[in-house]
Amino acid sequence: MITMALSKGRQLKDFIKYLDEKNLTTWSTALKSVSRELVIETDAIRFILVKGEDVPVYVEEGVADLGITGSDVLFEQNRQINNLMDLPFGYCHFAIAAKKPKEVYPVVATKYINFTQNYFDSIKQPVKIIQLKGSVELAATIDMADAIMDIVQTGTTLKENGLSEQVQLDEINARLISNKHAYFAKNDEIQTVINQLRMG
Ligand SMILES: Nc1ncnc2c1ncn2[C@@H]1O[C@H](COP(=O)(O)OP(=O)(O)OP(=O)(O)O)[C@@H](O)[C@H]1O
Ligand SMILES: O=P(O)(O)OC[C@H]1O[C@H](OP(=O)(O)OP(=O)(O)O)[C@H](O)[C@@H]1O
Repeated sequence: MITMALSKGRQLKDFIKYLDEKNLTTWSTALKSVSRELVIETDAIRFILVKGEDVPVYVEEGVADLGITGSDVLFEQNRQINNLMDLPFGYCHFAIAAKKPKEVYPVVATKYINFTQNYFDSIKQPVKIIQLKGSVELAATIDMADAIMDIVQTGTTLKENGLSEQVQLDEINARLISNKHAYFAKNDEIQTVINQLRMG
């Protein structure tokens, strides 16, 4: 039996849609029936439902053999896991956004403090980072920060809050990851899951 960690939010909906497209209906039906339970047992996979940014934690610890999370989370955390496969959903990108373009952005609000620090180090600009957990746009809208570092998909959230993209950075999409030890110890089962996810 394989244990796979999934995030509970928008990525779960995208994953269910993907499973339906691949006719993997045993798994999609089981996931569609979820209300508040956090463990869902199916024929070959036990799914556990966690917060997106916690998916790599469960996988690195080895209580989940596999996991699906956004590459933004992997950029931020630098975990000891295997990155196995790109999945064709969860497309968005990192961006710096502000009310207006400026020469420098000395104060930046973000959920992604490591990614942001690495970026400003790479361009050799000092930065004060304010860490937030969500609604990051607000920080620039009400001038707590000069800019935000966040993920952008349609750009609607930026537009509706009077911000625009100033610097477009790395592309993001969903990834299948595995525990390093499980990748060898359960390689046959993991390859079977990968093949099913690829071909349906
Ligand atoms: N606007 C967006 N468009 C596309 N993908 C996004 C967007 N916002 C976030 N994502 C991707 O989805 C991931 C978050 O997935 P999800 O919403 O399932 O996580 P969660 O933390 O479990 O959710 P919740 O916050 O609702 O509990 C992010 O890490 C990113 O890769
Ligand atoms: O470009 P858009 O299509 O508007 O999407 C981008 C928004 O989506 C994410 O927020 P999320 O919905 O996860 O809410 P959050 O503010 O709680 O992080 C992200 O942090 C942006 O706010």
